[in-house]
Amino acid sequence: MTRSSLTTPPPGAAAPAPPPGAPLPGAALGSHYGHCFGCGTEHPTGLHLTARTPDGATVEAEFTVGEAHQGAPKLAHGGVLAAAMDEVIGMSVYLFHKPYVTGRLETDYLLPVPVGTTLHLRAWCNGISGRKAYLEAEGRIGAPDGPVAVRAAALFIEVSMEHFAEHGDLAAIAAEHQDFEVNP
Ligand SMILES: CCCCCCCCCCCCCCCC(=O)SCCNC(=O)CCNC(=O)[C@H](O)C(C)(C)COP(=O)(O)OP(=O)(O)OC[C@H]1O[C@@H](n2cnc3c(N)ncnc32)[C@H](O)[C@@H]1OP(=O)(O)O
Repeated sequence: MTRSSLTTPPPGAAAPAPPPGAPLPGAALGSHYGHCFGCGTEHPTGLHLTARTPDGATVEAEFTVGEAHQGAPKLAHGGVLAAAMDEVIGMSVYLFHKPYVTGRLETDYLLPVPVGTTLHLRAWCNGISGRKAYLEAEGRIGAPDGPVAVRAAALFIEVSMEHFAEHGDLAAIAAEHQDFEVNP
């Protein structure tokens, strides 16, 4: 992965152990919001990612490129592929049970991805330092060990729940997340 210093964890930054109550290895993660473009089941043209964690620390998901996701004819749009990376990375940091948002997302495109392709996505955390989480993801064509089409490195920033209340609609998210501690 070609990455900048901004998405490279500083020396000593390590991924924390999953907190108590984190999804157990093998658990399905579900959608965090029905209208989310990445994972929402109610979004008409979204990515409809279905995700699970094999080990409580990383996330695996599949995304099948549809007609609504084209850039060039019959090929996935690069921005849509970046959105898939953003989403699966967001799910992996959400395993730590704290709210984070994307600060920076860097993407390498290695292969074109035709419509109809199922991309096998995987994301993991390389380290956390203060409010900053350093994360990585890859998308492989056709199978979990297929050729790598996309790689991404990201910096996510921990925010308070006020971030969603001030700028968005916290109640709408919270209604789907009764398990999430809004005032920890
Ligand atoms: C009920 C429960 C629901 C919970 C929720 C569920 C979610 C379940 C999973 C969701 C999965 C979604 C997957 C998609 C995730 C998105 O798409 S999130 C949407 C896209 N992102 C955004 O909208 C973020 C917009 N940006 C912002 O709001 C603000 O810039 C930020 C990122 C919060 C930072 O602002 P701030 O809090 O004032 O912090 P600030 O002091 O500026 O920065 C803190 C540190 O980060 C660094 N930093 C900040 N931005 C950057 C940057 N772009 N590049 C490099 N460094 C940066 C700063 O330099 C600073 O470093 P230090 O000085 O500490 O060394």
